[in-house]
Amino acid sequence: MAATPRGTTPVPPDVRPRLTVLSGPSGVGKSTVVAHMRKEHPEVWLSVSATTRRPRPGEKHGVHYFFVSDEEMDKLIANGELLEWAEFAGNRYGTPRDAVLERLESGEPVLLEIDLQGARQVRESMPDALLVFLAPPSWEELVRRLTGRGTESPDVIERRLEAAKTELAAEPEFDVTLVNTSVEDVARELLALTEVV
Ligand SMILES: Nc1nc2c(ncn2[C@@H]2O[C@H](COP(=O)(O)OP(=O)(O)O)[C@@H](O)[C@H]2O)c(=O)[nH]1
Ligand SMILES: Nc1ncnc2c1ncn2[C@@H]1O[C@H](COP(=O)(O)OP(=O)(O)O)[C@@H](O)[C@H]1O
Repeated sequence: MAATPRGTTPVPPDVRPRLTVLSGPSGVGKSTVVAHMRKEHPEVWLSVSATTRRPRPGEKHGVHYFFVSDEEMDKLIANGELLEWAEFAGNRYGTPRDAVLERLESGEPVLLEIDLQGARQVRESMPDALLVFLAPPSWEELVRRLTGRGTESPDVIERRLEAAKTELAAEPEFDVTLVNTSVEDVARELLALTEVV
């Protein structure tokens, strides 16, 4: 049997990797779930978005986001370098197109963690993508998580909760809903969804 590089899992021949989009309101636990999944399955490639938002403490350029200026974001958009982009709570966010297409062509499962507007654009441009909605167990728990994370000011939290109402109402547009009660359970379910049998 051919040797498998350390840290990667062989993909069975009847399993085809695909593009999976994970969306859900700010604070629902998207980053937590994805980090948990990728710790054990680094073969699932997560797109690194460009954003005009300021880095939070501990966030690294090129790892969590490409932190860009307004002018740089203008150029990325004008040059058609983004697969999709959107303005969310006062900042712009976008997915670099070439990196995603290269990974899909090389046969790796690709995961995008993007907002509702971005998910809608991907549905249009890549209809084969699987759209997954991460929902909170309750509205109160969402508020608790977003507030408890302690990374945003009260007015930014307010803007994000306002956006969350629209996002929760759009849940039926998605192919699958996962309720984030247990990080471990959701990470396992999400991993299973990144591969098409
Ligand atoms: N459309 C789009 N949304 C993105 C992108 N990257 C991140 N987002 C979304 O932007 C929103 C805000 O992200 P962020 O400021 O990191 O806050 P957090 O998701 O609450 O940690 C979230 O819904 C992200 O999923 C992107 O490339 N495109
Ligand atoms: N299943 C869960 N149960 C309890 N707390 C959670 C759960 N998932 C995430 N959290 C917490 O909720 C907060 C927001 O999670 P985060 O991953 O930053 O959300 P998002 O990326 O969707 O904005 C964090 O403090 C995180 O530790």
